[in-house]
Parts: sequence; structure tokens; C-alpha cells
Amino acid sequence: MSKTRQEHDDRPGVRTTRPAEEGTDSARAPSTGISRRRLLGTAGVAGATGLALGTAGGAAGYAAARPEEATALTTVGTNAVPFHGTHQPGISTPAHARGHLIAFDLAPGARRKEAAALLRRWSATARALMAGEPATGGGHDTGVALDAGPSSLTVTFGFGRTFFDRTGLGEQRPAALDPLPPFSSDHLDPGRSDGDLWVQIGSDDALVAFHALRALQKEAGTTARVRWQMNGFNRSPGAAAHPITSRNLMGQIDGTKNPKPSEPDFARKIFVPTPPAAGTPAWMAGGSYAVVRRIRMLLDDWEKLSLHKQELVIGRRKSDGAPLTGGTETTEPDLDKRGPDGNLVIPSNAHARISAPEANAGAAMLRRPFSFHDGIGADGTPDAGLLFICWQADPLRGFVPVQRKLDRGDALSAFIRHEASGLFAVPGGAAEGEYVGQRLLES
Ligand SMILES: C=CC1=C(C)c2cc3[nH]c(cc4nc(cc5[nH]c(cc1n2)c(C)c5CCC(=O)O)C(CCC(=O)O)=C4C)c(C)c3C=C
Ligand SMILES: [Fe+2]
Repeated sequence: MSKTRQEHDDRPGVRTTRPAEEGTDSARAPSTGISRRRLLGTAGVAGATGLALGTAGGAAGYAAARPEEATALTTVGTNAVPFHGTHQPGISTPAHARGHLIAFDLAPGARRKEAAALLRRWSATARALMAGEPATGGGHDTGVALDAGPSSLTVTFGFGRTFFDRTGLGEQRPAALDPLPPFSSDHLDPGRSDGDLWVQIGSDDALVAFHALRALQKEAGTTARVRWQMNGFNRSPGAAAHPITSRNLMGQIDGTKNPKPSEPDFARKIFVPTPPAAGTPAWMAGGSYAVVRRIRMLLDDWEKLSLHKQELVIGRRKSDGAPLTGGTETTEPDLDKRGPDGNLVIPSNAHARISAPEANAGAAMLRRPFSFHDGIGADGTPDAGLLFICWQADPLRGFVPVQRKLDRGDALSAFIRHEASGLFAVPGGAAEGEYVGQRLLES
């Protein structure tokens, strides 16, 4: 039995892990009791064991922040997120330091049977890797993650709109997968958008994340071909002295007003209910919809703005994320407050004002992005920005109304460009013995 010790703080998203007792086998992966190195026939792994809270675990898991208490670096690798559960991992799991997004199109000739076999293979591999075991299928393990623990690895699978006709499952396609409306600020590259299948990989270790990416890509074999792939990152756990919401590449604290898993209506906002409402196919019970946007930041322009102007664009202070009307990061903004000049303190086009649920008939989403940096262009500008990923029970009541509003008058628009887009139906989590998507593919 694993000697893992897990302590849950009551605050949303707080997860704490303390070292295993002295004399225990510290190389043991929490969910199996067998380490990756042992299975590969090498020596044990240094460090303590720990078990991160998975989505099935319930309350904790505040996505956009990394709000746990300062963590000794030696515990980072030992955290494991369960693969099986009501919801797939990687949705309300705390933000990861490293992420890979990869979309596939089914190969010509691949139909429902081949897709089902692929999801079965992928699920087996995801379960093993998330438990710190070697990759099972597709030949020998590459060894890339040999010395590492699971490092909170999560793998999340989704289906794009085009998957359903290609597999003869058109009648099972949720209406929520209808194409997103065009937005005036779109500069979308179709080659980096959409896809039949989508996989999100997250980990707190870059090698563990890459190892999973490679294993899953190889397992696609002749069934599916890569359509696009993107890499992202966030702050590493333990890098800041105190728990703090993550910053994006504009330097803003980003994620403050995300719905918290501890809030009573969190599940209603983010997950499809069980059973789903009329019109939503039964296989989406416990699932969610991911909107993925590659948003380039025009950093040269942004960085020319004074700090004061940058803060007016968002409506929050850059230093601590507090609303411009005062208080701390968690203080509610006073949207009616005017300054001595008679102007609104939080301008009418401030991003945080017009994206708020109160300004959008309650539209809510869970933002769980990664930053990206894909090098510096010939013109000297960084190809950097946000892999914006938001989760909701219904994109027509989450992303779409908010993006429509932002499209019409967001002060941030002058500093960003939406370059790629995807919308994916992410089924509920797999029960023990099941693979992800089984309820669709064997319906
Ligand atoms: C359509 C949805 C949204 C897109 C696209 C989007 C892009 C985007 N946002 C930031 C930076 C910040 N966003 C903040 C808040 C915020 N943003 C959205 C939605 C989208 N953002 C929402 C729903 C909210 C919460 C509003 C609220 O409830 O009050 C903030 C403030 C801090 C926070 O609450 O997170 C920042 C900063 C960037 C840089 C960006 C594109 C690159
Ligand atoms: Fe935003």
C-alpha cells in the first residue's frame, strides 16, 4: 500500500502534500505502488510521494491559479492526479507549469471502429502515465520521463464537430458543437484550428509532458494524423514565495474571477449535468466544452503603454490584481465609482468590466490557459501570447456571448490577435475499466 499522505486545505484549490513516512518506499507511484523506474528495471526515485486531488475528488482544484501553500520542490514530481472519475482530469485541476495541445484528423478510411480502438489505447496510456508508470502501447517506452514521478500529469480528450460525420455518429453530435460565430477581430488560420480529435496534456514537469505527448502521438498510428500542435507554460509550482494567481505574458494577474470549485454552482456552470438536458446526447453527461483560442499578444505595442494606461485597459492593478476602485485582488470592483474628474474609475471599455458575468447575462466560464512563446519573428516581434482555453457546460452560454461583447469594444483588443480557434466536446471521465468516449463510440 502506498504511504502517500494527502492533506486537503478547505480553501478552494489548495492542495497540500507532505512527505511519506520515513522508511517507506519513496519511489512508489501513488495509485499503483509501482514506480516508473522500477517497471523499467532501474533504481528508485528520490523524493516523497504525494497524491494530488483529481477532479473526481470534488472541491479543490482552482484552475487558473496555483494557490497551494509554498511547496518544497522535491514534492512536485510525486503528485499524481487520478485518471478515472466523473469528469476528465485537466479541467478543474490546478494550472500546470507545462502544457501541450494537439489536434488530430482521422486518416482516410478510419471510422468508428478504428476511432474506438484509438480511444481505448489512448486511455490506457493516459492512465498509466498519470500514475507514473511507463507507456504501455506503441513499442518500448522512450525513457524521457524515466527519473520523474507523475508530476501531476493530466491527459484530456475531446471530439471536434467533424469527428461525428466521419465516424457515422452524426446523430450523436451535440448542437453545442455548431461552429462558433465569426468575430470581427478574428485572424484565424484554418490549419491551426479545429480538428476531429483534441488532446490536452498538462504536467508540472516539461519532460513528463513531452513524454506523454510523444507516446500519444505515436499511438495514433495510422488511425489519425496530427493537424496542429501547440506548446504552453505557466509559472512553476513553488516559484513564488506565496500562493498567488498566475500572471500572463502582459504581466497581469490572470484568473482572479474564475469560478471556484468550492462554489455551489461551479458544476452547473462548467459541466454537462447527469442526465443531460433534453437535446444534449446522453454520452456528454459529466462532460464539458472546451473553447481553445491561440491569442497572439502584440507585446511591443503593449509594453509602450504606461503602467497607468495598462491598468485602465484591464480595470485592475498590475501589481496585485486589485480592482482600480481599491482593496485587494479579491475585493469586488465598484463599477459605478467615479474619480474627481467625473470619469468612471474602471473605464467603460475595461476588459474586466465587459467580460464579467454581470455584464453578460450571467455567462460564465472557467479559464485555464497556458502562455506560449514560439520564437521571435524576422521583424523582431515575439510570437507569444495566450493559449486561451475556457471550459463551460454550454459554449453558447459561456464563451460566445462574452467574446461577442469583447469584440464590440474591449480596450484589450488593440493589443491581441485571435489566430486560431477550436471547439471540442469533452466527454465525462472514464469509470474504472472504461475508456474515454466509450459511451459515445459504443452507443
Ligand atoms: C471570451 C472570453 C475571454 C477572452 C478571449 C479573454 C482574453 C484575455 N483576457 C486577458 C486578461 C484578463 N482577463 C481577465 C478577466 C476575464 N477575462 C474573461 C474572458 C476572456 N478573456 C473573463 C470572463 C474574465 C473575468 C471577468 C470577471 O468575472 O470579472 C483579467 C482580470 C483578472 C481575472 O479575473 O482573471 C485579465 C488580466 C488576456 C491577456 C486575454 C487575451 C490574451
Ligand atoms: Fe480575459
